[in-house]
Amino acid sequence: MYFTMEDGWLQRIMSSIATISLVWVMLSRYLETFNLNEYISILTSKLFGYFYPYIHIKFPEQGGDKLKRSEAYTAIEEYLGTICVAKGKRFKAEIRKENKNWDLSMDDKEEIIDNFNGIKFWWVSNSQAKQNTSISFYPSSDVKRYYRLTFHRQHREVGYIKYLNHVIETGKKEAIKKRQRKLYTNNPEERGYREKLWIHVPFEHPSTFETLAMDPNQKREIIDDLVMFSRNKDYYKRIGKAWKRGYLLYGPPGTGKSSMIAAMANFLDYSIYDLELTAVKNNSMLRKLLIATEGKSIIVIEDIDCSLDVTEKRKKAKKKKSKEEEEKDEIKGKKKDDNDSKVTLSGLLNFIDGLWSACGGERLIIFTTNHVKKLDPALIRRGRMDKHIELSYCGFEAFKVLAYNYLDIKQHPLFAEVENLMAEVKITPADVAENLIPKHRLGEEEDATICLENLIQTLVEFKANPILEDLESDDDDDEKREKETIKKEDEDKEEEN
Ligand SMILES: Nc1ncnc2c1ncn2[C@@H]1O[C@H](COP(=O)(O)OP(=O)(O)OP(=O)(O)O)[C@@H](O)[C@H]1O
Repeated sequence: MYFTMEDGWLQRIMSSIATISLVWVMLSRYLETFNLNEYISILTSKLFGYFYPYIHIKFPEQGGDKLKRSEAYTAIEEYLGTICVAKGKRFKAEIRKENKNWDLSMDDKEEIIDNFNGIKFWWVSNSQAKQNTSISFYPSSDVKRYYRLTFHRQHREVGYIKYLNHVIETGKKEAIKKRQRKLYTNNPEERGYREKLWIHVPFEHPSTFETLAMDPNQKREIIDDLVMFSRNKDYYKRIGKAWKRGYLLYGPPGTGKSSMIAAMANFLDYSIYDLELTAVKNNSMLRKLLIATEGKSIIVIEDIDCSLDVTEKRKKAKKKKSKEEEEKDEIKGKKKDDNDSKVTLSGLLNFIDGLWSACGGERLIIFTTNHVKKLDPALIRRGRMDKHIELSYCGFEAFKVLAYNYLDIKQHPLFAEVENLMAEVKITPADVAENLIPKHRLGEEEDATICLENLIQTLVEFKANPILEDLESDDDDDEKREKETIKKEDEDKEEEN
């Protein structure tokens, strides 16, 4: 084997390229580690001054208010997602659960060139390590992501106005198209950024107004109310009211309060924020949680009477921890009231209709309770809870909806007997539904007959032995219990003295 002169040159060129690449890789790593890229870019642009012909715009992921992801960043992400398939080379891919489509977006450190009205726009997605000395469990909080847009300064006008508007509008439209509704709950860890204030799963509850068993007129009224709310953004603005509406759902357990919330979310295409109030440390955290919610959503506080000291009677006589309980806590090493939520009634009232409640817009706030009479009237007065909806025991009309849902029947010879019994017996839709689930697969007719016979038997039992207490007697029992507690506390105090 022998080398010609051309081979020698070729070898030298190849080895020079290899050396330059190696040095470049090492240098870029070094620059990245010490975050020198930024400084170099600033220096360069200063150095070139007037001669530098390009304009850069940076869009950080985290917005100025620190609690929300920047809307511009989200819209740009969506926009670039739409063009990256045609123009990019490296993507991030995720599968969307609801419609099982691939969701592609631009990978980190990728560059895309977009053409708009014959003008070139360069997009780069990048990230920068945060100078964070605290140890964080969440890796995402250590990285600040951003997009950088570059275009020639001769296209300043098109770039600033037309192109950016085009990007934001297209991105927002895309986001709405792809929007996957979520079921959020507040994160007990409660750290600083939105993703950590709320954790979520895809919202997939199947309840709809069609499957909801209740009086048809009441159902129609609720649907009309929701439609009025969702279509009347301008009206709310005109009358100077924040675009939100409060609903109080009350009734015995198993009458469909949670099912109703899911049906509302499905009807309006909203996400749900299920707020666990007992896990919220104080009013300020409650406000942060509110700010971090997005529009087109329902904020739910279930069993409001159990979540907070907002009942009228408990306000008058707040039950103190007994000595025994405090001693037990000390043995367990718990500080006094360590885990207690410090959210107050006034904090909650502010949450519903204070100044902060207006941010975001298009939101329903729903409270549910089994004991409406116990709630502080201030909490549920009209204007705060605009609509009070009672979900009650199952009537015959509601039963027909359940029979259709569960057994696929609209008529049956046993319906007459069910109707007569239902007029006399209090039974929840949950109890009716339980009887209507076929226990064996026999065939439609046999199933229906067996299920209806079971239901009739249950109704007869309920009639002979009504096990459901109504809400008033429930209230009375609670009142009695409360009086006894106060009396016992007084006696204890006297003894101590
Ligand atoms: N009105 C209803 N229409 C259809 N199904 C219902 C209805 N009420 C109850 N159910 C059935 O009973 C189950 C329990 O209902 P749900 O959880 O909605 O009641 P709830 O009033 O929220 O109860 P709780 O007060 O105990 O939270 C549901 O999964 C649903 O199958």
